[in-house]
Amino acid sequence: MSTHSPVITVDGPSGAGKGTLCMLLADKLGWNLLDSGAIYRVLALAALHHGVDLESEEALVVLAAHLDVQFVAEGDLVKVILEGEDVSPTLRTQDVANAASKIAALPRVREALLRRQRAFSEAPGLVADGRDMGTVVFPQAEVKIFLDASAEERANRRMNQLQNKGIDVNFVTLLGEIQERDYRDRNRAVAPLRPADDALVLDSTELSIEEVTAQALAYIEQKLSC
Ligand SMILES: Nc1ncnc2c1ncn2[C@@H]1O[C@H](COP(=O)(O)OP(=O)(O)O)[C@@H](O)[C@H]1O
Ligand SMILES: Nc1ccn([C@@H]2O[C@H](COP(=O)(O)OP(=O)(O)O)[C@@H](O)[C@H]2O)c(=O)n1
Repeated sequence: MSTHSPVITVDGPSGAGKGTLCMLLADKLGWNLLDSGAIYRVLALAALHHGVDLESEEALVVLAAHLDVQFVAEGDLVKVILEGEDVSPTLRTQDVANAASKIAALPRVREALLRRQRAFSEAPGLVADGRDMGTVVFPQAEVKIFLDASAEERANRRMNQLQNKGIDVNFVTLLGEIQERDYRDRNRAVAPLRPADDALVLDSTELSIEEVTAQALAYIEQKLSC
C-alpha cells in the first residue's frame, strides 16, 4: 500500500447510496475506486460455485487466498471476472448479497481479504466503499463519510433499482432481507458496521443524489485543504 495516497472512505448500510456517491466522487477527482462489497460478493459466489459451505471458515479462507478475480473498468462500469468468467450480472443479485453478508461475519475471512483491499490504495488517491473502510481497512483515511438512510427508503431505492433492471421484487421481502443484513453487519464480533469516531454522518433519507454529492464534496474540500 502506498502510504502517500489520500483515501476517502464511504461506509454505511445497503442502499444508502454509497456506490453511487463513490462512483461520482472517483470520477470527479480522477481517483481509484474500491467496491469492497464486490470482493465479499465474489468470494461468496466462488463458494457457491465450488460447493463450499458458507459456514466453513477454514475452507473459505483457503478460497479467499486463491481467489482468481479481476476488476476491469469499461467506461462507467466495472466488469468482474471470476476464474475467467464475467460474473458482473450475477454478483448484484439478492442471493449473492445475502451469502456475502454471511461469510463477511467470519473473522478469518475478513482478515484474509484485508491485503487485497488495501492494495487498491494507489496514487493519485482512493475512494473506498464498504462497511469497515474508515474503521478497519483504512483507519488513517483523510476523509471518512458514513452514509445512512431509513431502512424503508433504502428498500424502496433497491426495489426501484432492481425493477429498472427488469427484476420483479416484493417490497416486504426486500425490506426483511435488508433488515436481516443490517442486523448481521451491525452485530458481528469483528469490524461491525458503525461510523468511525472521526466520520461525517450523512443521513440521505430526504436528500437527492445531487444534494448528497454536494455535501460530500464540500466536506472533502474542507478536509483535504487543511
Ligand atoms: N440520495 C438518493 N436518493 C434517491 N435514490 C438514491 C440516492 N442515492 C442512491 N440512490 C439510488 O438508490 C439505489 C441504491 O444505491 P447504491 O449506490 O447502489 O447504494 P449502496 O451502494 O449503498 O448499496 C440506486 O439505484 C441509486 O441510484
Ligand atoms: N467492507 C465490507 C463490504 C461489504 N461487506 C459485506 O458484504 C455484503 C454485500 O456488500 P455490498 O456493499 O455489495 O452490498 P450493498 O450495500 O450494495 O447491498 C454486505 O451486506 C456486508 O455483509 C462487509 O462486510 N464489509
